[in-house]
Amino acid sequence: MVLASAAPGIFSAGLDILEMYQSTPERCVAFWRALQDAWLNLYGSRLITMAAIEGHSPAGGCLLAMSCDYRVMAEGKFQIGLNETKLGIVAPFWFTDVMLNTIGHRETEKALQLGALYSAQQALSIGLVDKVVPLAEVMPTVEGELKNWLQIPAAARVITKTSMRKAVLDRLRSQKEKDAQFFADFINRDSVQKSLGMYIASLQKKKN
Ligand SMILES: CCCCC/C=C\CCCC/C=C/C(=O)SCCNC(=O)CCNC(=O)[C@H](O)C(C)(C)COP(=O)(O)OP(=O)(O)OC[C@H]1O[C@@H](n2cnc3c(N)ncnc32)[C@H](O)[C@@H]1OP(=O)(O)O
Repeated sequence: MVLASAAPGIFSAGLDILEMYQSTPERCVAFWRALQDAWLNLYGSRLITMAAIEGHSPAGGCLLAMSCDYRVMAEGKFQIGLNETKLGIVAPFWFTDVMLNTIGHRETEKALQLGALYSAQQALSIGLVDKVVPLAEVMPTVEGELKNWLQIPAAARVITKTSMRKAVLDRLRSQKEKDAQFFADFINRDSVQKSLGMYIASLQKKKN
């Protein structure tokens, strides 16, 4: 399975910030449950999963990419990373766990505290992506890599993937409702809503 985007220049802009702003607790819980289930399915997928990152990939977009087995990113102006702290929010533990599994403890600690967004070359240097190529070569590179992975006996690959990812998946599975409730409570704090409001305004201002 290849994750790619139809939006030029944006692999994924992350979670819909407007869903987290001035929403109701019930809607926030439903929103979070949908995200949890999508991620559990992706990270726990038995399929070979590859990200064709042909544009920006902040926050939830970075989570999607990191949750794949292999990442190819376009060189140039695009950025990738978990930038939550810059929005005044905090990357949930399962976002953090996936990043830890991808780039290790030291790089994750720096990346998360700073809310760092990396260029493709920087992402390559810390192991956040596996390959950087010109934009037009992203999809052909992914397809070529996929052919390599498809040559591995499927049962052996799936058992290996499942065992490598089980602890992280089980950690969320065991506390889904608590995590959803925590998200709804956290996101509706006055200080967090204020930060999100300012961030949304800054996105709109950038456009004008
Ligand atoms: C203690 C533990 C606590 C646990 C739980 C607590 C907290 C929860 C944490 C939740 C985790 C959050 C994850 C996320 O994914 S948050 C979203 C982060 N995303 C971003 O920061 C990206 C913001 N967008 C951009 O930087 C840029 O839009 C861009 C993706 C680089 C693309 O730039 P460009 O091509 O120049 O497009 P525009 O900026 O003009 O954007 C076009 C329109 O799209 C709107 N937009 C963009 N991103 C989002 C988004 N994520 N959500 C909603 N809307 C978005 C943008 O405002 C423009 O709208 P307009 O056309 O109506 O003006």
